[in-house]
Amino acid sequence: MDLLKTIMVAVVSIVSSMFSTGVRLLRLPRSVALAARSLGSASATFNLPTIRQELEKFQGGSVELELDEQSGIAVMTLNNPKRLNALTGKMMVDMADHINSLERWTAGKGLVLVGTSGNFCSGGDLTFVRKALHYGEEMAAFQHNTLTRLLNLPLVSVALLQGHALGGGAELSTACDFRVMSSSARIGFVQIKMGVTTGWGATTRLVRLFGRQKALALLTSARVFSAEEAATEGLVDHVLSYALQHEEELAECKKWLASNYCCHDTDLSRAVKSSVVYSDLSRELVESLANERRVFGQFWGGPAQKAALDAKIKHK
Ligand SMILES: CC[C@@H](C(=O)O)C(=O)SCCNC(=O)CCNC(=O)[C@H](O)C(C)(C)COP(=O)(O)OP(=O)(O)OC[C@H]1O[C@@H](n2cnc3c(N)ncnc32)[C@H](O)[C@@H]1OP(=O)(O)O
Repeated sequence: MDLLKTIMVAVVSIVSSMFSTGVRLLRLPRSVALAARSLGSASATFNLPTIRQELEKFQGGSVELELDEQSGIAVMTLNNPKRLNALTGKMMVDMADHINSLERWTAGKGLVLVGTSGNFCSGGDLTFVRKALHYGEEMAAFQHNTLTRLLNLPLVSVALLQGHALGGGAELSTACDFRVMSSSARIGFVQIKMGVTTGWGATTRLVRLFGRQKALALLTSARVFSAEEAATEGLVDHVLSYALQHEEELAECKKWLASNYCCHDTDLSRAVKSSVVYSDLSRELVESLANERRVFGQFWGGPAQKAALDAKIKHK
C-alpha cells in the first residue's frame, strides 16, 4: 500500500511539473507544431514573460487567494466590483501568479473560484479590451496557459457563479471541474454578439465537457441562461437554494465541494484528478487551443468587434 502511494505521488509530481514551470513559453510539441504549420500562425510560440509585462500595464482590480490549510480548500476571488469583476490585464497576471502558488500547495484538495460582491465575472474588462485590440492572440496565449494550468491542478475546482457570468466570465467557469450557481445568477457565452470567438479557451473545453453539438449551440446562440435553465441544460452541477443570501453562498459552496469531492485521502484525490482523469489531455488540448487562438486572432480588433464595442451592448 505504501509502495502504491509512493508511485502515485511520483506520478502526480511528474505530471504537475509539466504544467508548473510558472509563466513560460507555451510551446507546441514538435508533432503538433508540424501539423499546425499548415494552419499558419497556429504554430506560433509566445513569450509569456513579455506578454505579462504588457498586460500589467492595464491596471485595475485584483485577484486574491486564500489557502485554508485545515480544510485543504482554497478560495480565489476576482475583485473588480465596480465593473462586475470584469478582468483587466493586471487581474490576468494576478491569477497566473496564484496558479503558481496553487501548483506548489501540496496539502490542497479543492479550490473555489468566486467573484466579490455577488457577481462572478462580466467578461474581459471592456476598458482594457478597447486598449488591447492589437494584442488579442498574445492575451489569449497568456490566458490559455493560466487556465490550462488551473484545469490541470491536482485540486478539485468549482466556480461559484453569482450574478453575471458572461463572455470571459463563462469561459473561466469552464476551466473549473464543477459549476455551482446561485439561483438568481445568469451565464452566457456572448462572445459572438461582441464580434469575437472565445479568447480564453472555452471552445476547446466546452467541446470536451458537453460535446460538439452543445458547444456549437452555446457559442452560436449567445443565449444567456438562468440558473434553472442552466441546470436543465447540464451546464451547472448544482443550484444553491434561493433562500440563501449572497454572503452565505460561498460557505454553502465550500460545504458542497468538501462533502462531495474533498472528503477522502488527499494524496489519492490529487492522484485521481491529475494523474488519471487529466493525464492524457495535454497534447490534444494544446493543439486545439492553438487553433482556437488563431481563429480568435482573426476577429479580435476587427470590424465586428469594433461595432459591438461601439454599440455598448448589455447582455440582458
Ligand atoms: C476577452 C473577453 C471576451 C471573451 O473572449 O470571452 C469577453 O468577455 S466578451 C464579453 C464582455 N462582456 C460584456 O460584453 C458585458 C457587457 N455588460 C453588460 O452586459 C451589462 O453590464 C451586465 C453585465 C448585463 C450588467 O448589467 P446591469 O446589471 O444593468 O449593470 P451595469 O450595466 O450598470 O454595470 C455596472 C457597471 O459595470 C460595468 N461593466 C459591466 N461589465 C463590464 C465589462 N465587461 N467591462 C467593463 N465594465 C463593465 C458597467 O459599464 C457599469 O459601469 P458604469 O457604467 O461605470 O456604472
